[in-house]
Amino acid sequence: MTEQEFQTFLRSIRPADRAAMDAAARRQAELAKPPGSLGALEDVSIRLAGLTGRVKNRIDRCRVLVFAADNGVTAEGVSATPVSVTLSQSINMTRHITGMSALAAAFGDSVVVTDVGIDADVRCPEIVDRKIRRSTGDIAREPAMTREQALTAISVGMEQAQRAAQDGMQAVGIGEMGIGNTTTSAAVLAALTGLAPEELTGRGAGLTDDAFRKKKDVIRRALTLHRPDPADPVGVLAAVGGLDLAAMTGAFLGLAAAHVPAVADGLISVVAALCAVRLCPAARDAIFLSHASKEPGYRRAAEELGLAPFLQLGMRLGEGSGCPLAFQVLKAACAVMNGMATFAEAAINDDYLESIRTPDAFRVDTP
Ligand SMILES: Cc1cc2ncn([C@H]3O[C@H](COP(=O)(O)O)[C@@H](O)[C@H]3O)c2cc1C
Ligand SMILES: O=C(O)c1cccnc1
Repeated sequence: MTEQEFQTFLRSIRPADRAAMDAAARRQAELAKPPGSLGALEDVSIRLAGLTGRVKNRIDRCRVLVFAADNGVTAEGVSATPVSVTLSQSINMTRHITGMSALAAAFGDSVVVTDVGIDADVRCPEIVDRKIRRSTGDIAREPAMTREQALTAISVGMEQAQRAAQDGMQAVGIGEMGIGNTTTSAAVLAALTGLAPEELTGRGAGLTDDAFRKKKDVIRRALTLHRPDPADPVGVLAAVGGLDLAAMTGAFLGLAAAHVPAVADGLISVVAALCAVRLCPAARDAIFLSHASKEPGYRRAAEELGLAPFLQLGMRLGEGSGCPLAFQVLKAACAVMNGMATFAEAAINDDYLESIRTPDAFRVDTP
């Protein structure tokens, strides 16, 4: 994909349908419940309407897209996990035995694992082979990849998003597998926001105090070496990101273009979502945050997106593990919108209806 083709694609992404959102909000106000009492489920149903252009929606078919790649920065000792775990877990995902894929299987969601840069000869026919290179460069010493490779990875994500839409998926989660990718994610987040790496960096899949200090130092060195331009997310991904992050960014954009709800998982996924929104602000309308990862950068990335995660479960696994859970929340929002009676249908007393139309008479105080 050329730079120009990418720009044309970005311009084709349309924001949410405001008229459909207004109609959905009116319908929510008519449903037989105290106003606002279904909280985030109401907001979600309105956002889904904006995305599809329909007040009533269904979320029956869901998929998790996983992008797997290794990261050269692991040479700096920033991860306690051996690099080979990227390959083993990618294969395990296709067998439904990892955290994410066991959840996906339990809820009947499909999983598609795509290799964009695993540092191994992958001999697993269930893994989609789109390898761009084996691992990336060590960002503390060299760029992760060329700009062209970043664009290619983005186009792989777009392709998988488009395929999911063609397969009739009504919600798609974006996950990853890549040892060392909490380092690259924190580096990309620091580059995009200007926040200090110390504020954004966590222990990932687990680290000793010494290695944790080293991880923060490595991110600082990478940012000093490359000085990525925050106004150029593709350049940021190429300099200090990863092939997984770039492909995930493309997937968020592709789903926004196809008007399919795109569900972010933990730190890595939410940083990719932020890259997508920096490239195309309209993409935000398609993004839903599944859960609040314990990684410290997560909260800052969610704040930058101006979106709140559905769930607080203390999770910090990655893989896309929050997505099957979030699909249930999307389904719940649809069930409310599609199944609840209106006040008129429920024959609710007229005096009550009058009281909820008088704002002061019906205020709920939050502590
Ligand atoms: C057994 C195992 C399974 C995983 N599944 C996801 N991750 C998570 O950990 C990695 C990022 O953490 P770090 O940056 O510290 O390497 C990613 O692959 C992420 O998906 C795992 C990590 C491990 C050890
Ligand atoms: O939040 C995540 O996605 C995460 C956290 C730790 C390790 N791997 C992933």
